Amino acid sequence: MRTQDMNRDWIATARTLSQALPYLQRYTDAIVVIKLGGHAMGSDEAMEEFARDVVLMQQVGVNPVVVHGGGPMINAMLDKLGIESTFVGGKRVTDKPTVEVVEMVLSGLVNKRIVQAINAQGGKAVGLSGKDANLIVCEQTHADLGFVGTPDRINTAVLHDMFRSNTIPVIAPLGAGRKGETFNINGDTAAGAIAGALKADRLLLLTDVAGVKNAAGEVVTELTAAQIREMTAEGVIAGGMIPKTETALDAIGRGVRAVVILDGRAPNACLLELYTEHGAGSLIREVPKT
Ligand SMILES: Nc1ncnc2c1ncn2[C@@H]1O[C@H](COP(=O)(O)OP(=O)(O)O)[C@@H](O)[C@H]1O
Ligand SMILES: CC(=O)N[C@@H](CCC(=O)OP(=O)(O)O)C(=O)O
Repeated sequence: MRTQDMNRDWIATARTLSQALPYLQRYTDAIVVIKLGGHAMGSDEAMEEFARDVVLMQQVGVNPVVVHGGGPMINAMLDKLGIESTFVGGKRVTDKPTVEVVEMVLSGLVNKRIVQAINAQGGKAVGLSGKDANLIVCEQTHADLGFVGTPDRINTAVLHDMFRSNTIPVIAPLGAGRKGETFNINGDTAAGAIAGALKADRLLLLTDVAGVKNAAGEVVTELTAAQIREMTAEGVIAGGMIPKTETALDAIGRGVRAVVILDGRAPNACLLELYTEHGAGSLIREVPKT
């Protein structure tokens, strides 16, 4: 590269940083809940980049909370063990042996991979599941789904303590039942419940598609509740996208300012969304009352 071109690159970098000022100011002290889906967890390099973005967000004043999924990793382990599983409305029908595998994979392998990646970037991440400190107390969602839980109470105090000590919570979506059960929670549902209880400024749902697509396959950049209901009824929103859009509406109803469904595999997805004019994915927010 010629010296002049190199200078141009540095000038562009400085300009980008300078243009980020209003966004940096807007998100100072903001709570941003980031849900990292199993399909968005790629290579070690992609995980390193995700971790660097989370640490950077914290460095510039955000309180990030990471909630993860791990569906594909659970499937791989269930396959190895010869346990079959089925999904109803994007949720895994979970019997006793299955919930044991879910806990082992989510709280163990997946959670620690993310914790280690953040710590390697100079952050202070602590991994916990919804069972730790009764972070997520659940009710059974439906008898037909077995040990699948719907969050009922969130212990936000433990998260605020972590914010005060600059600790980044990394949360596996398992919940404590009132009778000592362990519940499997869909990762999106867990992230939405936490974001709602914290009245987060942003909930970012990172997945493996660019956003919510319409019947023509185009990403809809801004979605209303009515559009979501219609697209779900028509079957355009299906499978794993159902819990995401349900979560988005529920979180908005609980006081989250905005939810974005975006491609977690895209480079610097979170930074692009928070700190640039460009934004990313599909935005769902409360429609101001007229
Ligand atoms: N309307 C839609 N727009 C985009 N993706 C959709 C839509 N309907 C269903 N999907 C599916 O939802 C998937 C995302 O959900 P899921 O596989 O559970 O992701 P994650 O593991 O990231 O939580 C997409 O890969 C896509 O196959
Ligand atoms: C009840 C339920 O379906 N739980 C999910 C939890 C993991 C998850 O949600 O993973 P993704 O975010 O990668 O899809 C499951 O067992 O697969």
